[in-house]
Amino acid sequence: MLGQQRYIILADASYSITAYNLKIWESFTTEIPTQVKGGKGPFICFVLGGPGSGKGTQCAKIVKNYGLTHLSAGELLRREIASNSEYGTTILNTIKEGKIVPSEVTVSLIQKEMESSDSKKFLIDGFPRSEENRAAFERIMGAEPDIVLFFDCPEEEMVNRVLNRNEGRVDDNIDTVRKRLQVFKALNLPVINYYARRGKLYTINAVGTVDEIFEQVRAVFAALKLVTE
Ligand SMILES: Nc1ncnc2c1ncn2[C@@H]1O[C@H](COP(=O)(O)OP(=O)(O)O)[C@@H](O)[C@H]1O
Ligand SMILES: Nc1ccn([C@@H]2O[C@H](COP(=O)(O)OP(=O)(O)O)[C@@H](O)[C@H]2O)c(=O)n1
Ligand SMILES: [Mg+2]
Repeated sequence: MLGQQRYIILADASYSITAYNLKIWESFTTEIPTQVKGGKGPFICFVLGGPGSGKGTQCAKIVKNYGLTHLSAGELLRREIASNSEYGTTILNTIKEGKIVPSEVTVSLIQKEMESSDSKKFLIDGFPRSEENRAAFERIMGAEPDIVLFFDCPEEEMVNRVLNRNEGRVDDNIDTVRKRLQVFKALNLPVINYYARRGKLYTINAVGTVDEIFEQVRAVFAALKLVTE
């Protein structure tokens, strides 16, 4: 998967965050596949759902039971902020606004994790959150997901869970979660519908106890003959 590494300079004003003068994202080395992967690449499961729908909680149970490697796009971005990288401040401001970080940044972080892992089975949590995310992943990674899980949760339940999450996150407040729900409806739902049209989407009712919800995940994995570890 390493292929030829090249630097790409992105001058892109199409993202909703140009308010932060994010005109140039540079030096994100990304693999530009000369061809779509010859052989079967790793098994990829995208995990989608609004803020507080239970993605992270269910991913932890999936990892424990099925041994997939969990990559949370949000966690990778928060780690980038904590590392005081030159893009950290901009990513932090974007997250505070509940907006979507430029896709090449997020895909680059996911790509690095996948390429440095021995795993062949990935659970990519909170990604893709927009059409740009989806297209950038396919363009850069030359891969599509095998399946997409969507945790479907009523807005008020999501708001309650986020406000009670107590992880000290800058985006766990009523103002930001309202903005995030707008982003979810405007940008995330179209991606969910895209995968539904391609027959890859499995919708899970995300209301109930953690175990009740996980039983639905088990049923999906059983139907796909994905065996527990
Ligand atoms: N089924 C559930 N019922 C009640 N609370 C839940 C449930 N699943 C997760 N939570 C809690 O809701 C909050 C958000 O869950 P999380 O897994 O972080 O969601 P997401 O990653 O989709 O934002 C966490 O505090 C978590 O403990
Ligand atoms: N693909 C992604 C994932 C997250 N993010 C940013 O990171 C924030 C937190 O994502 P997260 O997945 O950790 O959030 P939760 O759904 O877990 O609450 C999002 O609100 C976005 O601002 C992004 O820009 N692009
Ligand atoms: Mg999460």
